[in-house]
Amino acid sequence: MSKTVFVVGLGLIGGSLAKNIKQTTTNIVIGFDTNRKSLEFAEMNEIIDYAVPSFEEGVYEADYIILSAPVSITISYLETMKNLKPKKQVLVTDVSSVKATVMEAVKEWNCSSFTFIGGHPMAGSHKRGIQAAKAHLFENAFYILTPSEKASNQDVHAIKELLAGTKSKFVVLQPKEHDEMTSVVSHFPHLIASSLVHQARTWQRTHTFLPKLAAGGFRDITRIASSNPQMWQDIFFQNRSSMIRLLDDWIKEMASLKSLLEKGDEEAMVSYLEQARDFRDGLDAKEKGAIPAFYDLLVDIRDQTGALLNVISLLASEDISITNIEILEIREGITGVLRISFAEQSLQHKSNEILIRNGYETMIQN
Ligand SMILES: NC(=O)C1=CN([C@@H]2O[C@H](COP(=O)(O)OP(=O)(O)OC[C@H]3O[C@@H](n4cnc5c(N)ncnc54)[C@H](O)[C@@H]3O)[C@@H](O)[C@H]2O)C=CC1
Ligand SMILES: O=C(O)C(=O)Cc1ccc(O)cc1
Repeated sequence: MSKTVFVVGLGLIGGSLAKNIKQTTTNIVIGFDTNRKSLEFAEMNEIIDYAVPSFEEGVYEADYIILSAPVSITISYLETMKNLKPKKQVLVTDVSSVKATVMEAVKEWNCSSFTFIGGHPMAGSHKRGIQAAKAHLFENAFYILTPSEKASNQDVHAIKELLAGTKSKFVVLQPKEHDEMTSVVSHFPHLIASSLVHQARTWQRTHTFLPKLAAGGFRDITRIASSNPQMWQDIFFQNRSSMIRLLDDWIKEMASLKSLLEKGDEEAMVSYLEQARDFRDGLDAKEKGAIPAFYDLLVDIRDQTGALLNVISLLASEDISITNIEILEIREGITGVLRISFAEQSLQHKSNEILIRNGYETMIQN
């Protein structure tokens, strides 16, 4: 039976989930966003079935609510919900990159109609807004769930079923554990990427040719500094204590590196770099199992004659062998997506470079 899913905040993440749920289930998707243009875009492009005029009205219609506005706004909606009493049972989830402060807000709920299961799809992009939304954004990504005390196994199952079309990998974690781990591998790196860019910006004042020399390494490590500043400041402050602790550790680590350089300790430096290389290389190792590992690349293509052929011939001209190719979504006049699989990661990366160089938008899937 069709249920009503209310998506609050139709940006990159909310829009992607709305698209996915509309494409893969028979549920009715309704939406709300304070940005009128995003709401109109979602309605016009059938990303949602219809827009509701207020948050409260959406809540009263919903069987499921997905809160996908910036984290602090999601928290203020959770606080508003303390005073709302819908007539039916509503399963509520969110997509916030930080979980402890969100779960804290839910503890104050006393309405028995709402049950909360925190959510965090661990994939995204440096882009923002509904225009960048993609139904396949979370395919193969981890999707963390943090059920509240009130949530039963059946509730968790219902959320997984609602989101099954994302083809993500669900993992249940404690909020604190989630925030500590994501601060190390996601939030803190954004701060460091921005600080490296600031360093280059300062040096550029006295070395005007410097930006032209900013090559692959600098671009790789600072790619995430191009992300949405408003969203990241919100995440940093919501996960403030972890960020401060990591900064303290980082400052100590930088001081010890400085001392290695001052002492001229080449052996210790090699060992430091080797340890980092080995750990980093291990992150890319695919699990070996009965199913062979593939390295996938998603390529946006316009639905136009020849696009598929062009992509294949670009790769063939560089002698790159493709293990599999699949069209994920394609409708007339709408961007389609090709999933190209390779047997080796080096081929995946080389193909990515070739296609970007030739003007294609791509996404590496790990
Ligand atoms: N961007 C990413 O890569 C990822 C983001 N997230 C989380 O997803 C959430 C949303 O991020 P994005 O979609 O990237 O941002 P976005 O900026 O693309 O979308 C946020 C949307 O919320 C809307 N909004 C703002 N205030 C609102 C309000 N009071 N009521 C209703 N709507 C409101 C905005 O108009 C916008 O459409 C954040 O909490 C973020 O932590 C999670 C995983 C990945
Ligand atoms: O693409 C990247 O590097 C990201 O950082 C995407 C991302 C952003 C925020 C999240 O909470 C999870 C993933």
